[in-house]
Amino acid sequence: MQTLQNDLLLRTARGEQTERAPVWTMRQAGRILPEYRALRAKLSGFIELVTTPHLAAEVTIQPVDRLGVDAAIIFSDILVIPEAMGLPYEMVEKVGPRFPQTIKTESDVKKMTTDGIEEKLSYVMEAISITKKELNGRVPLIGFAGAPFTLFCYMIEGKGSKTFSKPRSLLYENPKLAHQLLQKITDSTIIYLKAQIKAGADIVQVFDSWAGVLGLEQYREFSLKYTQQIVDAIDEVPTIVFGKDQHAARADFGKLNCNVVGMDWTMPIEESRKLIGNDKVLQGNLDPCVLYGSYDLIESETKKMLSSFGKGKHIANLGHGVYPDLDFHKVKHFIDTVKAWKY
Ligand SMILES: Cc1c2[nH]c(c1CCC(=O)O)Cc1[nH]c(c(CCC(=O)O)c1C)Cc1[nH]c(c(CCC(=O)O)c1C)Cc1[nH]c(c(C)c1CCC(=O)O)C2
Repeated sequence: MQTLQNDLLLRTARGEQTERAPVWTMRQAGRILPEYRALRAKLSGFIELVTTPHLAAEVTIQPVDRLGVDAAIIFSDILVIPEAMGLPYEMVEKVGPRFPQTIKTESDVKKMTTDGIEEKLSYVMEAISITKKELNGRVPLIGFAGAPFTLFCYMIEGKGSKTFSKPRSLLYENPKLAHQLLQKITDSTIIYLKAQIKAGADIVQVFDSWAGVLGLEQYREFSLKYTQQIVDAIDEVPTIVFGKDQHAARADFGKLNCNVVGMDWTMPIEESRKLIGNDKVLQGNLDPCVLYGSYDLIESETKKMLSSFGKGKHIANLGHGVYPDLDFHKVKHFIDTVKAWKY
């Protein structure tokens, strides 16, 4: 195994006391960097970039060079799992993901397969191996997957939505079918994350981006139960669980078998620490909109956040991904502020 020159993220994630909070930003690869846009413009689309390992590796490393983050996150998408299970996606320019077919019936769920996941997603594992080689130990590499419930939302709705009424209706109309699909997604995700780890991922994050559309009871039954299976299955590397907008389940996140709990900016820091408990490392949670403000504002809000979390058991991040129209200089200012902060 390669030794890392900067293993701050991994030490912090394991709960060790470190010299400062590590910092990275969700969705740091792609979106904001001019060199990403230049490369992207030469290609047929997003999917070509995701499925071409040396290009995915190049884009993964760009924010390490340009922003000085303490970790890289592999350039891919959460939707590669539905595709490998038999439900292909498209990425519509300026609109987002679309599934030409969606899951409606029992026979649709039957058609979803957990076979050959590792082979079908070998392009991701290859991108991870190339990235690890090219990073040459500069920073750790984060692997990731969507939480089963978030993928379930896309597979049934077929696209992004404010309400996700189709997947949420199915939870009431046919909970048994919902559970069958969620279990298949979970099984595929465990295989996939283990393959990412084998290929070189040093830590993995589970993104439950649509966690907030469910009430607590349903969240426990249709999401947490499956995320729990995933984190229980992974003991090779530290794990991060990010359930966006899911305030009611914060105490539950504290009991999950993961190392790190992600927080969005709507979750008050002191209150969340009390609910989640002292065992977990917390990740987050600056409002990405702070980065539209002045350099002074970015600095003062970042310092306020750091002092609220306090020293130790904190990975600095935004409360969600960087927005595409943010100026990367300002994102860098956030990162520089974290790196210079003295407790
Ligand atoms: C919900 C979700 C998706 N994908 C992802 C999530 C969970 C995180 C979150 O909540 O933001 C995760 C994701 N998607 C992408 C990454 C790459 C690594 C990173 O920098 O974090 C990661 C971690 C690349 C991408 N995924 C996508 C792009 C933009 C595509 C392009 O360049 O045209 C990138 C860089 C496309 C995508 N993919 C998805 C959407 C809704 C969209 C369209 C809008 C957008 O997010 O830009 C689904």
